[in-house]
Amino acid sequence: MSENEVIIDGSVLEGGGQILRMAVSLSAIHQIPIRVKNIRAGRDKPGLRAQHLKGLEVARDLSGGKLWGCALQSTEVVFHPRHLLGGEFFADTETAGSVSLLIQVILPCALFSPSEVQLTLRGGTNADMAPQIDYTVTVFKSILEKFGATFEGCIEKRGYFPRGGGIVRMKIQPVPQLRPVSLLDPGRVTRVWGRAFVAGNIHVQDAQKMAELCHHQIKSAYGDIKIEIIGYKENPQQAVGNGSGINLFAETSTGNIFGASSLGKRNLNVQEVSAQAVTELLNTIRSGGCVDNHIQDQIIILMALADGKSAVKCGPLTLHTKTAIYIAELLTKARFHVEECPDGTNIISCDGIGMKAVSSTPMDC
Ligand SMILES: Nc1ncnc2c1ncn2[C@@H]1O[C@H](COP(=O)(O)OP(=O)(O)OP(=O)(O)O)[C@@H](O)[C@H]1O
Repeated sequence: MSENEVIIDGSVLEGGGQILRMAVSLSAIHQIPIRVKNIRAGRDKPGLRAQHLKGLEVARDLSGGKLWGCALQSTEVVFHPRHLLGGEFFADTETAGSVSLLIQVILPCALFSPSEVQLTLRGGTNADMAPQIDYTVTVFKSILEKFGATFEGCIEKRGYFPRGGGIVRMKIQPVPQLRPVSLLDPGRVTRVWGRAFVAGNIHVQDAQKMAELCHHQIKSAYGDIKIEIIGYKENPQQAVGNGSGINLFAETSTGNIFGASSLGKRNLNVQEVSAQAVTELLNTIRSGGCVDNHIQDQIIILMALADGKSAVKCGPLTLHTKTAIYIAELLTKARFHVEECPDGTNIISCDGIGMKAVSSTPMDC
């Protein structure tokens, strides 16, 4: 064991893969050697799954680093990063392991690389317990842009449980620094849009029905706003396997974008799938925050790295968010503060560390 390795306990709080992803990203950005123990101890099947393993391998390559213990089901890994690099990287989860979760570990590193990072990622694009790729390229991208960064993302093929096989290409331009954000005014909802999809052997009528149901339920709640929800079948050339689901988005008068989604499952009918997505969206809007429950944890790393004080109003803190704050404070000097407001919202604020991109790759010693 290296003397300066930081030990991270993967069983704390949420005890999921997010601890590993965030730890690895921050380790690569700060060149801190880490040892992550008890990986995903809070999950039914602990240890590394395909998505975690492939994400780690790209982080290793992107940081010219070394990795030990990186095997399926492994509960302990050691990661010694070196210098961040630009260039082309590829990962294939070979399952429905989520492409969006690969992006979660790679993108923060790429923002601080010395040159553009191009990614080709294969796996599940619309997988359970993870952001659907539509969410990543809409909600996450819009938040990232508030921090002054962006990416180009192209969904070439969709992939679903269990086969995966989706393909997403991305280009990420590094930024000199991330700027802090102040998201304190939720505004009022001005428009809702979304897509209900089916692929493979599922009939297009199911998608149309889900779109109609979502439209109707949102119209009952917010009659006077623009609502545009389409139901469609994915082109067979651009989708592997069978899948169905919904992605809904709402935009507010202050430029906040919320996402909500659901996926079709064998024991759920179209009414239930639609109701899940609509309920999630309406609950988010009613929570009075400027971000939805999922972006809440995904912006913590950006707040920690930004140059100055960020403040974000949100609903009740999720366990994922508490976990993200714990890891950010463990591996950076950023400090978070959560203020509970009388209306039930919370304001998360953070003095970010002002991380700077590497201007060029240092010479090897
Ligand atoms: N429906 C969703 N929409 C957007 N983001 C989501 C959604 N579901 C989960 N996420 C995000 O995906 C991430 C999942 O983190 P988690 O630690 O649970 O993953 P994991 O441990 O790798 O997976 P597992 O649950 O198999 O252990 C979190 O950032 C969470 O906010």
